[in-house]
Amino acid sequence: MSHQETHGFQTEVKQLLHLMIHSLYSNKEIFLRELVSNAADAADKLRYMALTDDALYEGDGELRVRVSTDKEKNTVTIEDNGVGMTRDGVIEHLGTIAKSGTAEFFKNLSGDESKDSQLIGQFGVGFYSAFIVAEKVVVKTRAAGHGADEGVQWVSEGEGDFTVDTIEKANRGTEITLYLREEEKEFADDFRLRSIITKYSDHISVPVEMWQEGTPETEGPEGEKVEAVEGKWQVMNKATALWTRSKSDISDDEYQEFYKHISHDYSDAMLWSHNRVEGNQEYTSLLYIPAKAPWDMWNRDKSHGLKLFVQRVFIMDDAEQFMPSYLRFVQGLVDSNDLPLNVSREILQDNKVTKAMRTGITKRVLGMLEKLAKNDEEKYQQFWAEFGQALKEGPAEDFANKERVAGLLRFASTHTGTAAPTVALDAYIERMQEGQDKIYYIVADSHEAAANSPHLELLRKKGIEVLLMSERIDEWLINHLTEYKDKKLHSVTRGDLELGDLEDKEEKEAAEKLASSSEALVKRISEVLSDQVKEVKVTSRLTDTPACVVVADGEMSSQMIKLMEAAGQPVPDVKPTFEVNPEHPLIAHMDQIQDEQAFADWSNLMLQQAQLSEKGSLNDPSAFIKLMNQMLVGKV
Ligand SMILES: Nc1ncnc2c1ncn2[C@@H]1O[C@H](COP(=O)(O)OP(=O)(O)OP(=O)(O)O)[C@@H](O)[C@H]1O
Repeated sequence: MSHQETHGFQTEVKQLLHLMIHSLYSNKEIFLRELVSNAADAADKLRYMALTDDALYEGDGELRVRVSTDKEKNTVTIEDNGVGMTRDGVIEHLGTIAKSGTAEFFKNLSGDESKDSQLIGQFGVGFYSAFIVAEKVVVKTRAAGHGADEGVQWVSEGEGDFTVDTIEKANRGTEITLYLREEEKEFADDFRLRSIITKYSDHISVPVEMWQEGTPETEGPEGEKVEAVEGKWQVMNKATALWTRSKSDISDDEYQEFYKHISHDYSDAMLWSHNRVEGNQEYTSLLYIPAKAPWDMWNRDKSHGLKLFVQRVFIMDDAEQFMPSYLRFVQGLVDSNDLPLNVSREILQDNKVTKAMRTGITKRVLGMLEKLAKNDEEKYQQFWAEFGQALKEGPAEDFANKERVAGLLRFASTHTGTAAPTVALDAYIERMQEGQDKIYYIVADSHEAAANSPHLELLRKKGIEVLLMSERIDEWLINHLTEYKDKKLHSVTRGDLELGDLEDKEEKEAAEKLASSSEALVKRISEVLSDQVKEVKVTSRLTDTPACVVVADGEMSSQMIKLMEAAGQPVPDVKPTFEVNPEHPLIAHMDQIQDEQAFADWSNLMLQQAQLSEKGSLNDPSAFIKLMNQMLVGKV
């Protein structure tokens, strides 16, 4: 019984269709990759479901994808005998975009077609790419396990809406017919189509077939009879799972094509690693590092993970158990010989085999990155720009590999004089001065605030390198990375600088002398500021600035407090240690002031200045300005 309905596309689908047609014109043929990929996925899904219900094959277990053209009608058809779709499935999958964060993604598009086409490429256009070349698309499908009278026909001209209808469909699976636009006729050309299909389907593990026209019986040159050849479906691809082939037989192009097939990325991968593990564990992994971060990498709800196969049978997408979250940008697959075919996400959760594979795969990825960092610094910088932030979650998440992950981190530093994060901890250690046993760093709100912080003055003067950190995640990272290769990481805004052997005897003596000659001054300031500061001290780190604030060891840093405040969490009331530089003219001037009120004003001014430069803000900025103005007026 026919039952036709018209549905409107979800707003985002309309936007996607519009953008695609206007921005993907230089890369039209990708629609074939998308549709053949979907058809192959449908075959994989059916094979998986049939593991527990053989009847789903309906006597036809030879899964394949068929591509054909009709030059007269100007059509291309992609047909599979995979899992198919129900009516509800059709409305959902071919009328909406299910990815979370889609609406935000569309909001961020700029309207500049060349830029947006890049983004749209990363987003993945999937089925809708059919409309790059087609003015009308007809989908006929029937889900495995449903009757022939439960077929569904979907028709759309790619504008605002589509129709769905119930039809008779004898064969299970999906048939997609593209009515090509006049100017896209080339895709109905058999020869052209064959060359594209060869390119896009070689790595696909189900056979992709094209119709080979037969020839009628003819007469040869000598008048002999040449037998008629019947038309037949001809397999266009190797149709073996790419990862089961030997590495030496697989070209870079094939690896790249396979990457696009599994990741739905439009650009080439940056690098990959293909390995077979034998022994206690038996599995093959094929892991790719993309060249660009996916648009939704920071979306917490996004599913990520590897494709899981068991003995070459596709089991599931996004098996996140094989990869720690800080490596979530890795794409690829694992094919295990040890897991059972009926493995579920729950079984994977707490499974010895999974854990061992995860350990192996994590090491493999770290190894890949170490090799890249060593052999191709420029490429590693590109990697770092895309995925460095994710890697910074590593030391907190992966205790066992903390040191290896730390070795892969890159920071800006006073050594390079630029904001570019190019300095590795190993490079820092190599440059450490004689007698230096700590890695010094500062975390601030911006690179400029870090680079210009007064806390660096003495270290700069002594030529001691300081790592400059200013990303949101840095404070969190540094909380978990307190040591690297037996060297402590030491904040220049915390406690003492602990210069150790970096300070010579004369310097120490001079510092002690200054501290004792300033005792009275320190005591006076302490009395005035006792409510606001934990302690007042003579500084060891300033040369050109009158004063600064530091946090005591074991106290929460101001960066951490800011992070917690931003997350709406309660924060402790931490009083800073106030360090003064008696050699600075302003502090020397203060020492001469007899009037107690004037002295208190000066002390407050110095403290608030120091807090402003440390935190970038003050609890009561107008009080600070008022105080400063009063003092300026007093001076005139
Ligand atoms: N040939 C097909 N057989 C069965 N289902 C299909 C077929 N083609 C598409 N689908 C269904 O439609 C959904 C949407 O397909 P589409 O290509 O738009 O996105 P996707 O493949 O899920 O995502 P992406 O391509 O971005 O990874 C698929 O997930 C699948 O459920």
